[in-house]
Amino acid sequence: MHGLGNDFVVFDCINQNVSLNREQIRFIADRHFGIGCDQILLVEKTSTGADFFYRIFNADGGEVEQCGNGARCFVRFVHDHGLTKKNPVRVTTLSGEITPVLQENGDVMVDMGIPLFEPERIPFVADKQAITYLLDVEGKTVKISVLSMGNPHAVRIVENVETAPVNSEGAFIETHPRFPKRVNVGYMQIDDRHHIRLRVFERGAGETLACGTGACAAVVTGIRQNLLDTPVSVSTRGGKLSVSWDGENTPVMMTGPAVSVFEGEINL
Ligand SMILES: N[C@@H](CCC[C@H](N)C(=O)O)C(=O)O
Repeated sequence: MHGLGNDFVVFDCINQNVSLNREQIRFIADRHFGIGCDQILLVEKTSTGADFFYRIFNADGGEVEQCGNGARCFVRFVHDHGLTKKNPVRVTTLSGEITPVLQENGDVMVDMGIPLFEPERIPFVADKQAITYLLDVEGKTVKISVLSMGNPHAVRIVENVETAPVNSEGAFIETHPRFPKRVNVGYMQIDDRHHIRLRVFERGAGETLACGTGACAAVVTGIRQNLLDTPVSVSTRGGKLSVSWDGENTPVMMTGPAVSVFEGEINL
């Protein structure tokens, strides 16, 4: 499946027993020797009171807390496979519960929860909470915003997203010692108060064609700095998402497509 080209291998772990080790995850995600994807999603039962639990693994094998494009694909998957007729669907991830809604036009709207800014909750090493921080990156200082959308994000505003150092600097920031759990790194170009362009170097996957939580993090960053107004259209290399946020202590709403490409079996 994919959400704007951010691609997933999704497993039904309700009708079959699936347990994958790190090596198998990396093999499935390998674009040359396996199937190829940015993330692997496992759709499971839950006893938390939600309808499902879904687990998210990056291509490098690491399990992570949240995935925006994955959340949209998840709801399409459970509907297309007859696993539920409910709409909205309550689903728990490692970062808590979210509620994707399948819309009549096929797009999915997801309440992605309330963004967190306290450095220790991201986690990010800082003396005190601020709107922006200065980070030492390979001998220069860059200005970033940091926040959690369930998973950690750093967002940098750039003049031109096409020439931004996404793969070089992004890889460096991903493993910067001030991010103890590593970080997803977004580069945002602001076109006007309702339009941005975004590229994201994802933790554990490298640059992807789109990142849903990255889009939410960028929009929140722009609104907090009074550079954007809700709703915001986010153009990624894989297509467009719509993100809205009404400010502190309110949830971020993200709307976009979710597409199934093919189904199959793999011998592990
Ligand atoms: N592609 C995702 C985010 C997947 C997880 C991320 N790489 C992380 O490590 O937190 C999205 O659409 O949000």
